[in-house]
Amino acid sequence: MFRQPSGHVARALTIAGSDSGGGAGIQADLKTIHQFGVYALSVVTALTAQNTRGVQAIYDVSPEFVRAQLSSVYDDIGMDAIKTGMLSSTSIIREVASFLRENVTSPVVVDPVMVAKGGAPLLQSDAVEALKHQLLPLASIVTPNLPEAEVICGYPLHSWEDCHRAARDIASLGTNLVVIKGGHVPTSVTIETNQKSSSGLYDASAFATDIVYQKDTDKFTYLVTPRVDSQKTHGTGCTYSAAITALLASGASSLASIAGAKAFVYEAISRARTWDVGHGHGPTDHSTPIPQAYWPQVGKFNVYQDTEWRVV
Ligand SMILES: Nc1ncnc2c1ncn2[C@@H]1O[C@H](COP(=O)(O)OP(=O)(O)O)[C@@H](O)[C@H]1O
Ligand SMILES: Cc1ncc(COP(=O)(O)O)c(N)n1
Repeated sequence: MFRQPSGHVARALTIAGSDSGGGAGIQADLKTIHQFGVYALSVVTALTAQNTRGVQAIYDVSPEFVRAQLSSVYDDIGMDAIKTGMLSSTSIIREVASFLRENVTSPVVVDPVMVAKGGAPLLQSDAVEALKHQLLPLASIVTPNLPEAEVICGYPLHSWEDCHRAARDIASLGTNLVVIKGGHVPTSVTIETNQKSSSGLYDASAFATDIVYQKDTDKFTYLVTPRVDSQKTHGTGCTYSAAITALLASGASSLASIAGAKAFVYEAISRARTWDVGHGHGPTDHSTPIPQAYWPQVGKFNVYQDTEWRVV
């Protein structure tokens, strides 16, 4: 287990829903955090009967029992970083937010989970306001995918410029760092950039590009890997935010944590191409090794800072 400079074992808490299929939610988070050598704690907000084909049923845990779990882990064990995933309802968000506000000083990564890959809603539609105004102000890092960013902002994202505007708008709700994830590419767009090959053109559909916005510096950083041609992407967002949280708990900086997590999720998707778990959208491979280079430095992919990109 990874130890903090102070000598104690690094601890990360996930507050999320259970995925019986083991590829997303609490199960993905525990596997990922453990893989990073960090001690993993969990507070379950909802049970889903789920597999790689879809979500068959959802059963919410009561807000009181969510608080009881939070108190149990906080009072005895404590945590160096926290992530939230599926929170399901306004009342659970309120309970989690009030607990974090009253007790917690560790960094909080909010993955604003709304819809499963197969289309099942994982957040009730009337809970979006509570997410925006109660939880996001407590977040250090928020990691929406494109559809989630659209719901939070209330307008569609068609271009790079739209994503920049959305990142600034989401940051204005309270958090310093916004990561707009690039798993869902809206259209096949071509990007012109001064960072690319001789032609200067960059085919965005061939890459999975995450846009990181830092409010305190008003800077954008782009994390770019090749896009893996695979349907086995169930739980990618959960795995990504759990990896960020594990790295934060180990003492890495926010940007190094996001970059290390990006490298990990890319490898986890790549390795899963050759396995056969389930008959639908299979999970990623959480047993992906963590090369030393992932932490605390950036691994084998491209990071572009302060780059002018334009859709052409
Ligand atoms: N096919 C893919 N190839 C490479 N990276 C991917 C692919 N799909 C998703 N990712 C990456 O996985 C992470 C999670 O993104 P995304 O799938 O958009 O989240 P979510 O699961 O919340 O919808 C991001 O870093 C994204 O760039
Ligand atoms: C319990 C739970 N939490 C989150 C997700 C999102 O997963 P995905 O990354 O596939 O969108 C999920 N399918 N189930």
